[in-house]
Amino acid sequence: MPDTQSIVLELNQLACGYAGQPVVTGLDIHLRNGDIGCLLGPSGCGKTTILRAIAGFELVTGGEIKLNGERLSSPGRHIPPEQRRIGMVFQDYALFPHLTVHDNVAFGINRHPERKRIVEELLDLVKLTQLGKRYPHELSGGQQQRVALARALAPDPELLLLDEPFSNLDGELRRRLSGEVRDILKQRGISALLVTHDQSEAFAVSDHVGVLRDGKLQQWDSPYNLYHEPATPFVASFIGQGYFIRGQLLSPDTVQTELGVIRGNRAYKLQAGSAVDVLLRPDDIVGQDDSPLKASIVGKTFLGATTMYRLQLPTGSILEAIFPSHDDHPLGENVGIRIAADHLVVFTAQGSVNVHAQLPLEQMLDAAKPDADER
Ligand SMILES: Nc1ncnc2c1ncn2[C@@H]1O[C@H](COP(=O)(O)OP(=O)(O)OP(=O)(O)O)[C@@H](O)[C@H]1O
Repeated sequence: MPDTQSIVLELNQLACGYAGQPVVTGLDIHLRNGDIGCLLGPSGCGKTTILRAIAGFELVTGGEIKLNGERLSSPGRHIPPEQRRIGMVFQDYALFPHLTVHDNVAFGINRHPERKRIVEELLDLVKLTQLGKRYPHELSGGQQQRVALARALAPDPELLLLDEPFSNLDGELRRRLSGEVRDILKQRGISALLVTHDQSEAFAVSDHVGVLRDGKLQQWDSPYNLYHEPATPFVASFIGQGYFIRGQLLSPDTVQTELGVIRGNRAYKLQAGSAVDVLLRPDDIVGQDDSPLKASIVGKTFLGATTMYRLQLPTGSILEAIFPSHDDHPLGENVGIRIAADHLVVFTAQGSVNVHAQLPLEQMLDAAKPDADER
């Protein structure tokens, strides 16, 4: 059980939808005070619907939403959005075009006696002190989003919701601003829930990430655990890169595969002899010149500091491996490899149970039906 003292946001068995059609069901999420959470998932899985229900723009059909212990939503109970002490930042900034930067930030605290000080402090926080007199159309996209953040923080909300806040910005700016926003929220100890479909953004900004599929939560965990210890094949495939190879469980922590025997650091409850799919991430495969295990390079993508190699094993199975880019190999070369997987991740084999069959990720996803993909 979570320590309820430090929980700011609680979603308990939350269900909501539109016109009698459920979109989200049985959702349980607990966000700790000062933490940044993130909802991540494919388009249409219900991320924005959840955020809108928390903000009070949608009614809930089951379960409850609590903020600092107070029930905001449940069937038959609905605290209006303006009474929720929740701030929102939207993808399209949603600034008032006829108000200056200063007045946009001051909008929600017009009657506050310390309004001037608060606005100045927030403009300083988002590094826009010099631009208070400008109008939104005189700002870049990144600057507009900083104003939107300052405006959302002005009324001192108990929770900040951010809906795809960086998706109108490109590459480097997006990366930089998302890092800055994390620093600002952490500096002020603000609890926040972010929605994105960009995994690297989710990882860069959040303490906990919830992976959703078809309105159901697959896993709520740290970025590290989602990557290294995915709870379902869907999470394994949705988060990061990797391939599954077929294996056979020899003992609770050991699997026989075409790459040899791989031993993990935790025991699985599956029966010895079970056919399993073993997840191998690109960073689980290490180059080792004198290794008897050889793979042929069939693809290569230069990434700067590293190079991603696509490797084919003698059986035809494909793996990906990341090597430092100065460790350069031409296409067609046979390289020695070894497995360096700290966390052995296995799932009950999907589809055919031939021990050497390899499933492409897409097929894993098809086979991994939402209710049938628990380990
Ligand atoms: N106002 C609405 N009326 C009816 N159905 C809606 C409404 N808004 C969203 N939906 C449906 O609810 C489902 C979830 O939509 P939602 O916008 O929450 O998904 P999302 O995960 O945020 O997607 P995206 O990443 O594309 O923004 C979708 O099937 C969508 O078509």
